[in-house]
Amino acid sequence: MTPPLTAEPRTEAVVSVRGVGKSFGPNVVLKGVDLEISSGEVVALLGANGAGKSTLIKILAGAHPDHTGEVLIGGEPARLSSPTAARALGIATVHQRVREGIVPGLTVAENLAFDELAGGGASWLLRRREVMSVARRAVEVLDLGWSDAVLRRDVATLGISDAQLLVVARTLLQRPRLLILDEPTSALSSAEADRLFGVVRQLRADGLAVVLVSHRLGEVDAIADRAVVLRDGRVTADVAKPLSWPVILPAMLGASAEGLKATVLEHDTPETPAPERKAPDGDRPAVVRLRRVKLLDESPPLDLQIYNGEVTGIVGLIGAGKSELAHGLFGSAGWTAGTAEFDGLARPPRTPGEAIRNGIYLVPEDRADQALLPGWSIQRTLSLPFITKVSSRVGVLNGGSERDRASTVIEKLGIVARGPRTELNELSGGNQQKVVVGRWLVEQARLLLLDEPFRGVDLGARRDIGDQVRAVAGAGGAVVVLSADVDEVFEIADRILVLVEGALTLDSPITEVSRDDVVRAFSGA
Ligand SMILES: Nc1ncnc2c1ncn2[C@@H]1O[C@H](COP(=O)(O)OP(=O)(O)OP(=O)(O)O)[C@@H](O)[C@H]1O
Repeated sequence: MTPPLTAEPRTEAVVSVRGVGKSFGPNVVLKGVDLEISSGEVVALLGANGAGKSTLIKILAGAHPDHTGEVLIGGEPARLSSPTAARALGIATVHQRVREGIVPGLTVAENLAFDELAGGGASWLLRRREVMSVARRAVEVLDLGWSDAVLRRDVATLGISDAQLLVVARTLLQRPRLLILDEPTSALSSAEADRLFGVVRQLRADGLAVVLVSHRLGEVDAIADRAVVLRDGRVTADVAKPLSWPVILPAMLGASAEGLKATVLEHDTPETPAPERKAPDGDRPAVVRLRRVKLLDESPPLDLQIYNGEVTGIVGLIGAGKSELAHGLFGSAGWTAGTAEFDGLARPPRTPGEAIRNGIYLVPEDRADQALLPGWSIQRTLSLPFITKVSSRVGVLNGGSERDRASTVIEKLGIVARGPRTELNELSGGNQQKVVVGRWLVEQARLLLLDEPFRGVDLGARRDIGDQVRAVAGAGGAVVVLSADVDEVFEIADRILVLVEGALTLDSPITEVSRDDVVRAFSGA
């Protein structure tokens, strides 16, 4: 084993991780990790899906006290025996699944003051003035600009990005020494991400140590002082700024790094032209025609067509109506007005079951709530389209073919798992996402709807999913990719549509627009 590439030794380590290991049963996930994090530096923790990043940060957050090796905080051995113990030692973590950090039924102010005041019992909720004063302090920490009227609103009225900022602000009130941000921008627009990173830079200047877990290499480049790469449970590179991608990528991905450098370089040159796509053919049959559909209560009616044999990329931020569009087409939600015609169907699907039986598949944005079934294995999850199709007949699933299908998807999408029967909740987040996307790639779709399919997946998986999605279109199916990330859409789509507050502000072949056009379409110019 060659030693990792190492940056200059640091001084003032806030946290030192020494020879840390962790297994889940026979599965050895971390194999002697060493890491030093100093005050006033932002360390990016990089690695492919399943490399062990979440496991390492969970150890630091006190969630896996049964690890081996040791963690020193401020030079002293630390017992990270529980999340409370970790917080008391100054380690604060903002987890990826933001909604889990929000207490439903409380106001925005009560959520902001929660960690500070909710020590025992519920009586703190009666101390309204104190709650408001803590909440205002939290608002100031992040310069959120929320008025008292916003603070008094039910927390459920916040969109996902504001909820994210709320959790970060609340965490910072605890004045941590080390702040761990686990994919903090996955639900944020680029302006919101910039705002968050502005705050991180300020915190760094104040001496905070930050660990950032991210698959977005552009943002890592912009903010990280150092990148530590994990691969298969080991540190394979530890490099200081300026970050060298030719060193980092192979350390992350091994041999499969070849061919991905171009993708990464695009982050440095946002004006790189879109890859070559076929010219749209004017006579293509539309598989779906929407007429005067209102996606949101307040939005104007829109007309749009989705064509066979192409990937339609729909860019929209949260609140743009893209999930409403996807659920409407899938029969899992209705629109307030308008009609939809589906080629070859007497009527649009009225339920997801009807959609699936007709070859219309949806990978929803919120995979944890809507797409994963607790206790199900990879194999079971991948047979879901098949189960739905045969449920009206007497059908017995053949375990052998189920296993074969699962093995094919595992191989095609590079899913890191012990085998087809591994339960989904044993997989890393990105690998779960690959299964959820993969199950709708098992059978050729008439219409495949993918809402944020690349969120949380690594570069290799992004390429593999992209290849599979293009294969569905290549075989004559229609694919719709909905995303808040313009670069993702440029990478995969033949046609790009921009949605702003339920209105279509751009509809063009990808070869005829630049990123600037897309940005202008966002601003309504
Ligand atoms: N509770 C668990 N039981 C069994 N195995 C687990 C469990 N949690 C994680 N693992 C395994 O540990 C390995 C590392 O997972 P981890 O979540 O740390 O990866 P990651 O680098 O964070 O990936 P991602 O980028 O997909 O989030 C994976 O192979 C995963 O299957």
